Amino acid sequence: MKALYYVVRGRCHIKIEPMSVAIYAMMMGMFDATSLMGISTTTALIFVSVFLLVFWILRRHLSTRNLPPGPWAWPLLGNLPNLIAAGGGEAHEIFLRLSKKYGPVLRLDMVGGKRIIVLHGYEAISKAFSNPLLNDRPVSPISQSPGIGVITASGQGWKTQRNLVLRFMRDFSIGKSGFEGSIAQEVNTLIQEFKKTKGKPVKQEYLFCNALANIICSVVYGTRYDYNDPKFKELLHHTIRIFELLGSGGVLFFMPFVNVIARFIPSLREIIQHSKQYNIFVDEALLWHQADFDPHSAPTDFLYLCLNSKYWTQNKNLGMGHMMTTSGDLFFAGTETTASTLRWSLLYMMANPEIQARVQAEIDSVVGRDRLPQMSDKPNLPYTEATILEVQRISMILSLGVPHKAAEDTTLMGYTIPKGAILLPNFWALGRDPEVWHEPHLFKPERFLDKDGCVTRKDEFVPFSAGRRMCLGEPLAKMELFLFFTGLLHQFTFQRPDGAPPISFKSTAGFTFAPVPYEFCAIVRT
Ligand code: HEM
Repeated sequence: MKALYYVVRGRCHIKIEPMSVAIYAMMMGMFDATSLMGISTTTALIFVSVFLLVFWILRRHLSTRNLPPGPWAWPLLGNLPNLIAAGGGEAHEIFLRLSKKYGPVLRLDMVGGKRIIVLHGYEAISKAFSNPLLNDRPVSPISQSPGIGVITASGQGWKTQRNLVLRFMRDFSIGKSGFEGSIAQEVNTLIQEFKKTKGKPVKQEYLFCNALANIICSVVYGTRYDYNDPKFKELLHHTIRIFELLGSGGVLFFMPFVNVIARFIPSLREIIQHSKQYNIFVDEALLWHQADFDPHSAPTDFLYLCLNSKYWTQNKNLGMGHMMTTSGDLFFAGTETTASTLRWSLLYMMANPEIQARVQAEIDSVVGRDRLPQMSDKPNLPYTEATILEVQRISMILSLGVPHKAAEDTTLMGYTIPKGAILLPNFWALGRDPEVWHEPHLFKPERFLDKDGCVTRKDEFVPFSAGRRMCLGEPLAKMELFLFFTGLLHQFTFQRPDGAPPISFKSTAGFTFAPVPYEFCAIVRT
């Protein structure tokens, strides 16, 4: 056996574990024995299969010492049978049920053995995301992007890209007072679109996306689009479909053997098609920027900034492919997230007309009827701000966050998190944790007000995540949410149309926890 070990190693120049060689040798020996002892090949194969299974289980057991607890994983199938047996519901609901049995740091094995760690509760999430070794990202093998953008980058490449984006946001005042006018322009356009509906029932899930996408497009690609522009409509369709198809946490993208099975799974095929179409849009934008690029002028949008070599040629972690992907990341991250939150906000206003009326009364008393609300009004609109925060808490649109990956073996709350494990924070469960929020299933803006009526937030309120990788667009998103929500409630009262189905809080169960499209009437306020 020893001789065989050296022969194999010597010839092939590959490292073969002595244990694997032992199995090989045993198999060889056994097959010799079958011929000698007259055992049938079928019996021998059954014996080998059982032996390999026992070996697999033992190896798996030894490598799982001190891992976070989770249900026993089946060979090859991992915890798929447990997830199916855990009862219906969306992924975040199933994970929450399992965490009640196994604890806040829950281990699950995917088909093929990839490890997923689902984090429950503020302690687990904040401790994990403040650990630099748990801040990498998985990259899907079927990603169609020309490079690795800021959302999926890891290590030094991520730091460089994040700094570049932060610098871009600072230079363009994005999310600061100097940017308010750009958002106000889109708020006005959206108000005019709503007025066109003349109070009749509409089911316009794209309207918010139009407005939010225009804000990002104007700073990233230097252009805004008419809502009826067919190219723009197509772009939004690709974006929304990708979000819907990816599933919460983007889990579909990280399925084992995804590159092999992608062509057989319609939703994966569709994601690839939409991503390719999106890339065509970015390529075209790049071409027209290259055509009139002037290296001596200050960049007026993100693409010009990318073309300006002084920002990136000195740095090996940046390159056009990566930066183009980052431009797309900003578009994706900055459109559907805020748009879905605003769509939830209208739904909750329709479901709670007394809260809607109280928000409108507060806005009217502070702003009056002659102008739209501005950011400077925010400190005087605590109930309105509390209502927006409550929408974010209860809808928690990134229910399983954006997946993180362990860069190295590390520890979390006493457990070993192995290198390569994917970490999913269950933000949905945190937003509805009865230990943190009284009657979490109820929509109650007052929970964000202290006894003096001032806005107050708990540490556990983390819709933008926590730690070093938290949302880059938080200041922009907060400004957008405030200006759109207050502008619309200043101008309209939102109602469920007569005869429409009862209000449902069901989500599309996509990457964002977006509401299922619903009908509403926007009644102009006088
Ligand atoms: C209501 C709106 C939004 C919510 C709730 C939200 C939430 C989040 C969350 C939970 C993450 C994951 C953080 C982590 O991995 O730990 C994230 C990442 C990110 N968000 Fe947002 N986001 C919103 C809007 C925006 C906007 C408007 C932009 C602007 C362009 C943006 C840009 C990004 C980027 C670039 C990342 C990746 C950061 C990184 O990997 O370093 N987000 N966001």
